[in-house]
Amino acid sequence: MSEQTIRIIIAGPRGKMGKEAIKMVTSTEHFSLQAVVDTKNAGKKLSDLEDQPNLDIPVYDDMVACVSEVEADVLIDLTKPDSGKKHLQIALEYGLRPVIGTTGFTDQEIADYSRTAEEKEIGAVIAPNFAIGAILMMKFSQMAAKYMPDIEIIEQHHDQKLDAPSGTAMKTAHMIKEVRSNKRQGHPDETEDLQGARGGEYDGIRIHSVRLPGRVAHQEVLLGTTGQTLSIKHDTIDRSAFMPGVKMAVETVMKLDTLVYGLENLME
Ligand SMILES: NC(=O)c1ccc[n+]([C@@H]2O[C@H](COP(=O)([O-])OP(=O)(O)OC[C@H]3O[C@@H](n4cnc5c(N)ncnc54)[C@H](O)[C@@H]3O)[C@@H](O)[C@H]2O)c1
Ligand SMILES: O=C(O)C1=N[C@H](C(=O)O)CCC1
Repeated sequence: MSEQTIRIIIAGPRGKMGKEAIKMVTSTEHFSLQAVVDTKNAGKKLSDLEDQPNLDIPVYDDMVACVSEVEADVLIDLTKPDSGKKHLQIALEYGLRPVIGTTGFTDQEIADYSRTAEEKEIGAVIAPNFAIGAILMMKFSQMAAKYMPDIEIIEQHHDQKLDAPSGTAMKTAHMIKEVRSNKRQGHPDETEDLQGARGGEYDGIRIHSVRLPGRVAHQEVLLGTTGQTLSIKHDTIDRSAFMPGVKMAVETVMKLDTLVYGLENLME
């Protein structure tokens, strides 16, 4: 029996991730790209945009107009923090299942959107990182944190990234918080003579964000205890690494009736 076709809208088609997602969706047999939502180019076709396949797919510059006119099952959002939140809300209101790769969500926002998805009994995924290696890095860090609770996270990204810390660093800290009691790290009398020198603090964990041209997405979790340290590190060197995770999230969101935060919750 052939798989049911999943009809998809992508927001952010001219972006680094949006371009990869268009390639993945249009080359997946049971996915159908129905429309894209951009910040401009309304009324044009996907084929009118630079570096895009020669496809007669409509371009919108307004999410409400798009979801009102186009029949779709899933919205993939790869835009920027403020738009990602707006698009997630619109998708839930209009009965589309959102798969949100856009980062920059606070704990409170995730809790609020989860409640909305639950009330509406609609599947949704917020995935701060779609790369399988990154998910494993987070899971391994969570395992290790139980035994080595002194932890610092160093994440590195390209210098066009808008949000800090990264969604992955925050997700890692959330996962560690599940297994580790709040712990103040470092010397009780330590001072910060240069503001920010000790990084951001979440539940006692220090998070340091590096932004440099030439980087893609990287994270190292450092755990220390008497006489030893453990480093758990992941490097993304090409954005194609994210696409199997996006594909899996699109397929799985069709079977959900609530919001799932993090791809690790969809993996067996
Ligand atoms: N979850 C993951 O695995 C993962 C991986 C990489 C990037 N990201 C996140 O995905 C987002 C996009 O990353 P990127 O590297 O592609 O960024 P990018 O800057 O290359 O692309 C973002 C695109 O979104 C467009 N955009 C902005 N506002 C929009 C709106 N309101 N409607 C439609 N389009 C809009 C911009 O014009 C741009 O083309 C970021 O939040 C980033 O942190 C997540
Ligand atoms: O390029 C980005 O921006 C990325 N953001 C994610 C994050 O904030 O964790 C994941 C990897 C790439």
